[in-house]
Amino acid sequence: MGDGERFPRSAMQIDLDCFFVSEEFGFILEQPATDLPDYYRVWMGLASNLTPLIQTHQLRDLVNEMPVLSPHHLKSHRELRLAHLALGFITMGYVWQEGQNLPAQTLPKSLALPYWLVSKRLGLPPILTYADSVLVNWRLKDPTGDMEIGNLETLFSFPGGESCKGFFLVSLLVERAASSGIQGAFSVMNSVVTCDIISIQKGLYKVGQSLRKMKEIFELMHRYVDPTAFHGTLRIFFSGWRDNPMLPGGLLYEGVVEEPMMLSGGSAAQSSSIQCFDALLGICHDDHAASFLKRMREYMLPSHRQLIETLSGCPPLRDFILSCSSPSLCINYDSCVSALVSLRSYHLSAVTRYITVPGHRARTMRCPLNGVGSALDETGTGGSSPLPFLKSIRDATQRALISQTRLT
Ligand code: HEM
Repeated sequence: MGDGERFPRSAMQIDLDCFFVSEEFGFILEQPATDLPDYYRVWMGLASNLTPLIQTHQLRDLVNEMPVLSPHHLKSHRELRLAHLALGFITMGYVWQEGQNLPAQTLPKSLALPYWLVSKRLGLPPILTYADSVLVNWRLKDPTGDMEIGNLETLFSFPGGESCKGFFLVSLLVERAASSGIQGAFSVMNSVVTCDIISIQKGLYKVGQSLRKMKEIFELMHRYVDPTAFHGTLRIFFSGWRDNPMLPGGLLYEGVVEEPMMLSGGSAAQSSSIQCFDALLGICHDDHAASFLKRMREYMLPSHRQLIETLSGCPPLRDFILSCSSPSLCINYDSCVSALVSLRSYHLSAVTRYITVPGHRARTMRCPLNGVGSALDETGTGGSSPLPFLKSIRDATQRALISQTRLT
């Protein structure tokens, strides 16, 4: 049977625009809105002043006094995204204002109800996600200038000063570096359908280049984010209310549902980019990792989630390459897998630097007035030690290498 018969040409060609993914910006929202209609000035006022309001312990009182606003004046997708971002920041600040010992157990109706309604319109959960804090939380200082770190500003920020901004902005630039790889992934998948080997090679080259660029940009984290500020101050504000010993019973959204909700905190595990590359390359994770990563898709925009699912449903690239007996195609494929392994290995070193080492230091030098406390010392947003888990994900990536398969 020829390749053309095994991978039918009639399969649908994929178009990035259908998934609200831009060629230049990937999953990042281009030109995010920076302000909402005047009716919502109370939300924008709180979200823009979060750090002083948390530090002076005023945020909860102000939220409790807030009127219950209707989200009906939010018209465009950009306005909805900005509202979700602002309400997400206010929610995290509200819950964690007093640190780990006194998390809020209930979100008042003035915040919970509009947040729930905005979330439903977007298809996102009512908690701060990566799709908010990274993909929408930016503006150019000089709109005519380039998208580089010196010309970027976050819209909202948590305590943690420059390290907080650095964390969001470096993540944004890593995501930007993924955009050409996403284009490449789509061109590969479309070319598999037509068995166009040259275009597959070109697409894979783009994917590999993009993964290497992502790692290079990730290295900026060391320059812009201080591990002590990240671990001791910033991280608690990403914590969710699922599998979290600080909020074991979840969070009650007053005026929305009777039962508390269990939702995971924000994490780049919610980035659609890496999951697209996994889907393209046919990386097989173990059951635990696969179900975690699948669950993280619930924290992505529906169109982005659908894009990953579409890629996963395409004719398997790895099988196609194995069936082609083209050494250069195998090299192109392996080069992408190696770049993804290298990115994941680098990520592991970042987790050691930003979570494991400061967590260990905090445990040995425990000061009751310092930091967010023991519950977060060495855990990921899912509440367990992330290193063995992340290693298993990296090792599964490595096992996809065709050269390695042939040696074993
Ligand atoms: C200081 C920087 C970072 C730290 C401390 C960190 C920490 C973590 C932790 C603890 C997890 C485990 C899951 C969880 O707890 O939510 C995780 C997962 C993940 N992170 Fe990060 N992260 C950082 C930056 C990034 C960046 C910039 C990216 C973008 C490429 C990224 C991509 C991922 C992905 C894709 C996962 C899911 C596992 C995988 O697919 O490999 N992280 N991260």
